[in-house]
Amino acid sequence: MSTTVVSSPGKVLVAGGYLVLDPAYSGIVVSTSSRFYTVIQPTAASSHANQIQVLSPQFTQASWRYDVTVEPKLTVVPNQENSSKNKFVHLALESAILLATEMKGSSSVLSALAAGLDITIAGDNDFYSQRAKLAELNLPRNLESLTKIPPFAPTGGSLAQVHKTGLGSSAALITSLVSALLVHFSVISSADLSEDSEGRHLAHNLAQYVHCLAQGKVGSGFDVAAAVFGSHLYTRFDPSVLEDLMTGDTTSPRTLFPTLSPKNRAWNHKIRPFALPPLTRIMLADVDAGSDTPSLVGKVLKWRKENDAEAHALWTSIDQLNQSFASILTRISELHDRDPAVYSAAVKYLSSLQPVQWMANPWTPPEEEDIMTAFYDAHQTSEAIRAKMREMGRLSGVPIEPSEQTKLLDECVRQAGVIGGGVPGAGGFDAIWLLVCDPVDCSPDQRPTERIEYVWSHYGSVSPLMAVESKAKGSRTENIDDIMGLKDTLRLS
Ligand SMILES: Nc1ncnc2c1ncn2[C@@H]1O[C@H](COP(=O)(O)OP(=O)(O)O)[C@@H](O)[C@H]1O
Ligand SMILES: C[C@@](O)(CCOP(=O)(O)OP(=O)(O)O)CC(=O)O
Repeated sequence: MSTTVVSSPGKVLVAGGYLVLDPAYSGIVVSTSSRFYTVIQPTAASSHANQIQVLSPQFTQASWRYDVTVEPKLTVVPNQENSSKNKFVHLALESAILLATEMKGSSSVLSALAAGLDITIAGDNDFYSQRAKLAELNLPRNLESLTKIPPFAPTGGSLAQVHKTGLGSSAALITSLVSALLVHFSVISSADLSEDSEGRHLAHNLAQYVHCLAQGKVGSGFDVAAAVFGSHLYTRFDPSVLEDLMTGDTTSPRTLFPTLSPKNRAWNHKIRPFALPPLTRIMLADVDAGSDTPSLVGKVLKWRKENDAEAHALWTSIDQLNQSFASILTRISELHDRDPAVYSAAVKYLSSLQPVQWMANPWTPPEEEDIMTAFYDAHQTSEAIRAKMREMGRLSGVPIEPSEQTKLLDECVRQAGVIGGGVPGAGGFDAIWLLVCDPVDCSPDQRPTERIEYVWSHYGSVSPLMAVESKAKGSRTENIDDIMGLKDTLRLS
């Protein structure tokens, strides 16, 4: 049996925060080039038959051993010598192996575990704040400096201490881990992961289940969906699909496949295609210490419940703007496909001017007019969404776009070539996203990305992330030699 490597991307919810918790609305989720990797090695050097060792080499005290019994019933028991617990990893192993025994039979699972398994989990540096590392290396907080930090750099601390950047580490981790196990136990094939197959939907349903169980609640699931399918327009599943598996005694024997089967019609989420337009780039920054998403969500939902009519009107108007934003961006991509050369010239022009100037040129070549108008619409719609999200925050008493973020975002969206931006997901103090024009050549002007790096470097608490949009559609199997630094991470362990 050979080594299995599966990666899954991180996420940014650029529009649809809070709304996406309700299946009546959808959100725009962009998947990131920053990924989580799970490497499964069958000829385990450090474990023995029916034992699984999981290592997270970027952290201290992050090695966990589990003893697996398949018959008479499946148990995955954390070894007593483990120095910490990892509920997310434990539940992922237990559920994926249980599903494998249901689908492939105990003897097939036992033979895959015969020599034990070594599993290594590694997340791209972007998932964890690199601010301290940059300071330690005496490097300015810009994109160039991030390239000087070795891939999968040790964080120097434990998982409990790390500062996350909001890319959805637990969803990407769970998705890559359960998908790798399904591939390794031959429940699905590697090809399944990269096409619209039943195997891919099974990996999705399993990852949603494990993530809900580990978090102790059913969130909207957009983060797991992005990890499986890549960028898309997300409409959530009705949480009742997981009710039976989530309630009751989780230690008593249960059967997963009837619920998690891709044929189970109760999985009613919708994944509609979406991608950012050509020659644009998402830019992400880690801003401050972080916000506690569940407490923000609790307050917003409470306000919504108590102010039904007002909330309904606000949700409806935000949804209309979110849907238009998605349609305008899709239209911009179509304008590119209609004439890439004209589009490229238009993006170069827009990159040299502030958005307020985009429509002011009486000499715009007629063939570029539609493109300019579409970009300007995107800018205005993004600004309108921000205004409505601030209103949601004001009404519910939650810092969705707090004034510190407003000041920073206003300065960013005023720069030449910046289409729009906002505070991702639930909002708060911890991150911002921007969409900027990214022409092939910008000379003699500065590129919009450089202008933004300059603005950010003059703000005390802003540190960029490396991520761009991942165009690879979600989870995929990898060749270990293609991923810079991954093999060295294994050697470290
Ligand atoms: N590199 C990693 N290795 C092992 N487990 C990890 C890793 N990163 C995250 N986790 C698991 O995910 C949990 C974090 O979950 P959560 O706080 O929900 O993160 P997020 O908000 O990024 O999704 C950790 O407690 C740990 O169990
Ligand atoms: C409020 C939400 O709609 C969006 C939250 O998005 P974030 O990206 O802020 O989430 P975390 O990764 O949990 O910090 C809740 C949800 O959809 O589950």
